[in-house]
Amino acid sequence: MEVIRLQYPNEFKINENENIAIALGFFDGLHIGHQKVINKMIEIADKKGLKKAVLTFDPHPSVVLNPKQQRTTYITPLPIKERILEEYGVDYLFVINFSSTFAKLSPETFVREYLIGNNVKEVIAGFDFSYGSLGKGSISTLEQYKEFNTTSIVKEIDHEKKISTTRIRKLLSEDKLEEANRLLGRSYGIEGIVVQGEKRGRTIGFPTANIEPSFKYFLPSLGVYAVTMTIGSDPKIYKGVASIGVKPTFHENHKVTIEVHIIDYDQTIYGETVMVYWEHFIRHELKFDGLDALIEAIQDDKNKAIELLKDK
Ligand SMILES: Cc1cc2nc3c(=O)[nH]c(=O)nc-3n(C[C@H](O)[C@H](O)[C@H](O)COP(=O)(O)O)c2cc1C
Ligand SMILES: Nc1ncnc2c1ncn2[C@@H]1O[C@H](COP(=O)(O)OP(=O)(O)OP(=O)(O)O)[C@@H](O)[C@H]1O
Repeated sequence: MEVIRLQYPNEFKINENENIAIALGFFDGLHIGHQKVINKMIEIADKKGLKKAVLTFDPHPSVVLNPKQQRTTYITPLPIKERILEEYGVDYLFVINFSSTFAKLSPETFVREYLIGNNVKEVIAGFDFSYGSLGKGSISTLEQYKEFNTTSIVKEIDHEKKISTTRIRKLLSEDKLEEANRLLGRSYGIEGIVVQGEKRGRTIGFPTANIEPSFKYFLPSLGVYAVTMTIGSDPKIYKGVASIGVKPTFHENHKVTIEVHIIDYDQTIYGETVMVYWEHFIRHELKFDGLDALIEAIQDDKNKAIELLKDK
């Protein structure tokens, strides 16, 4: 897959012999709704012999359009989005820099510069896709162009409500991890590097790998989770019990840290890149009255994680 970063004005020119089918949207999370849009693009491209493309933006449009509610964390940060789309067999990922100048473009200019100008013959987007200044462009404005066909994807719902990135973020922040995973169509994964912690874990009988996320991820709510994990390029899936928290038992104002106690594992893995898959929420983070109570709670968490992960 070729990743092509675009600006406004657009200076990129696609090879003139290549015609393109393109899926449009931000696609954070690549959830089940997004998967419908991308799979339809792939189906149409295969049928018509076109190149497969996805057009997304960076950063999230809210950074420019809604400064009070900027979205600066992601479920699938751009490098992860690239990885997943590559696995889908996408040929081109266009990433438009969402600048204030770009945000002011009329819907007509957007279509001319980035779609017609790039030999797009098939456009695929969800029913509620909007584009151009003030979001005035929509599926029905796209349908007016003769240069390409437009296919609209019907609303993918779950319990009568649209599946959306916003909804998944809300679920993750409300301890509803399993529901978020269901809407994602996979377990939420966070990639990070193992860094040095306070080294207390080992002394209390639960050594932990402290994970520094590699990108700006949206974190699930503070608490304890059953997780699975891969280490480096080793395909083995490890099981663990993880905490996302500020360690209130020991600190007043600590930054949020992620730590994983890997079950039946005793190796030093500082500096390794790991992928932590968040499988089940176990409990909220608590301030314990001393070490013994904390140790007892972590032992109980570990037992729960082993039980929850027994089929993994
Ligand atoms: C499964 C698990 C649950 C935890 N729960 C809590 C908790 O509820 N409250 C708390 O203050 N710390 C909690 N911790 C964090 C411990 O305080 C932390 O692992 C210990 O202080 C070691 O930290 P270190 O690895 O930075 O040395 C938890 C850790 C794990 C692995
Ligand atoms: N549930 C869904 N069913 C069908 N199409 C969808 C669905 N969710 C998103 N899409 C489409 O996928 C593309 C990417 O959408 P977008 O990135 O806005 O996702 P979203 O989940 O709606 O995000 P947000 O919650 O941030 O609005 C758009 O074309 C959009 O219309």
